[in-house]
Amino acid sequence: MSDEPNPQRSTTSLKIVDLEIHVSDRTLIAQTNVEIAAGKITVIVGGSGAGKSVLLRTLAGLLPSAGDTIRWTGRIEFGSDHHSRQTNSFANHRVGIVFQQFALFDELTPIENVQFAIDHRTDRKKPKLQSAGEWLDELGVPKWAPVSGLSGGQKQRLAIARTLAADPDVLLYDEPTSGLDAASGRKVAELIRQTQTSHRRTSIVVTHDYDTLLPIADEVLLLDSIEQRLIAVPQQEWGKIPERMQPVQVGGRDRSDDAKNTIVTRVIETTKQYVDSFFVVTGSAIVAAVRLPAQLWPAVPNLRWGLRFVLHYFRLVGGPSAWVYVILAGLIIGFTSTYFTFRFLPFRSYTQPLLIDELLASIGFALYRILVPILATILIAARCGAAVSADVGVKRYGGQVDALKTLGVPPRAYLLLPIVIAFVVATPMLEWMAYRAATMMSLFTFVSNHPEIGPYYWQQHFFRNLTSTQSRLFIGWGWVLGKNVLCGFGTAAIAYYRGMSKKDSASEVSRAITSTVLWTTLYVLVVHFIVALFEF
Ligand SMILES: Nc1ncnc2c1ncn2[C@@H]1O[C@H](COP(=O)(O)OP(=O)(O)OP(=O)(O)O)[C@@H](O)[C@H]1O
Repeated sequence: MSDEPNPQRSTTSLKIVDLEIHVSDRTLIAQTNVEIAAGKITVIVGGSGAGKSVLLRTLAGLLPSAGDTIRWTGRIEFGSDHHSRQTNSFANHRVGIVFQQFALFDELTPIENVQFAIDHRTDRKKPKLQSAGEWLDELGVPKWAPVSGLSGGQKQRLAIARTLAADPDVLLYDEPTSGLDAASGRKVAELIRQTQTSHRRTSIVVTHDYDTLLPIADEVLLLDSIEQRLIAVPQQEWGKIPERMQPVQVGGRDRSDDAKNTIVTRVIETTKQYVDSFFVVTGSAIVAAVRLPAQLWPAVPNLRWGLRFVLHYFRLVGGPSAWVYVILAGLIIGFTSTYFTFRFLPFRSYTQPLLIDELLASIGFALYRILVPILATILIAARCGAAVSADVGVKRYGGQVDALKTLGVPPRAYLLLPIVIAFVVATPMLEWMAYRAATMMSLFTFVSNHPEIGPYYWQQHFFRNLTSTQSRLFIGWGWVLGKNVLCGFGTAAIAYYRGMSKKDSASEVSRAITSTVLWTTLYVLVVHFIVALFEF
């Protein structure tokens, strides 16, 4: 790739108009008006806690203006030589982010990560830019190695390649040197400068590491936590920046807080938080199930990638480890239902010969219509719900969900829809496996205990209440399928929405998994209870 600036590259500038950002009761930015120059590197510096990450997420269009804790007002306008000014045109995903934690798709190879970005470019009419392989060659990233095996530097270069491949006009770098030693930090700064020279974008670097990143800056903005504003710093004053970067006293309580903070107050506060969180979780689980049908039809941007995600979730929900799980459950219930029904029969030696055929027919019916569906769907809800909630929760916490959004993909298209499809297909499939295992075990148990009667007798009576001459399908198959689909649908919704809820720490991921198990199993029990009222 040549070092010549690309002449047709973006000259998009960014104008921040009347921007105010509040976090809870605190003002991070008050009434700021700033223009960010087109085609240059602008470094935004600020002390710890000043609000750099929140600002970056606002500029990227990742924060709703009226969020639960973060609220912002004002406008972000994009201007260019070719387009008239547009307000908040995030939908065109003209802003790409190189995330601090890279937010790469771990289940894809490096070349697929870049191809994903290329396949979701909005402006498909543009002359073909570099291929995924060319991007990786240029940035020196192995094409096929597993992402988890890449070094930190390779991951960062891959993140830059993926972001550039999406062809954004504005490129945001989130703390690109954080956690690096001085030498590695300088290499990253050099890489940003080279990328800028070769692919001339409007680059915005958000950092507290002014030492490393000021040398590559064309412009500097200071996020001043005392004035609560973004202030342009002229080059002759860059040397004074360290003095002006005040760390923020986060959560600065006034003194009366300490007085109030007795044990009793803390107990009340904690209890209140638990109760609040219980209602929030309950509410969101119910809302999730109710609003699912309306949410389910996002336009899938690319069918091939859509199928890829369906396969990923199908493996997670209905893969071989789930088979083992449900087959074992089927074997256990097949054995217990058959063995103990005969074992504890009152006056067994008299009653058994009279009742044996009726009992077999009842066991067959109960296993098919009630026992196996309940057991299998509860196990699927717990195991697969937890697996999916963990997968989505990690994507949310690791920033992949934000990466999807900045690449122009609604998460519902590649997460929610594939998850629902996976559950709706896999639940009946797994339940059927459990049922087959249960019937085989029932046959084996019966024949072992009644060798004189034999398998033909079992066969004749076990299915008696389930078969009719009119149909080759079992009687009541519609009810069984309906229960499976309802359970799969709701489990998918709860697992997705619990996974997608706000995640600021790894422990929130694990809490989401636990609450998914609780709510999905409860949901499944309620479904079986309600359906049983109509079914029988
Ligand atoms: N999701 C959130 N919920 C509640 N408060 C938040 C949230 N995100 C950020 N904050 C608060 O907003 C303030 C600014 O946070 P931010 O992460 O933007 O700071 P920063 O300048 O990037 O700091 P650092 O350089 O230390 O990462 C902090 O006080 C933080 O606690």
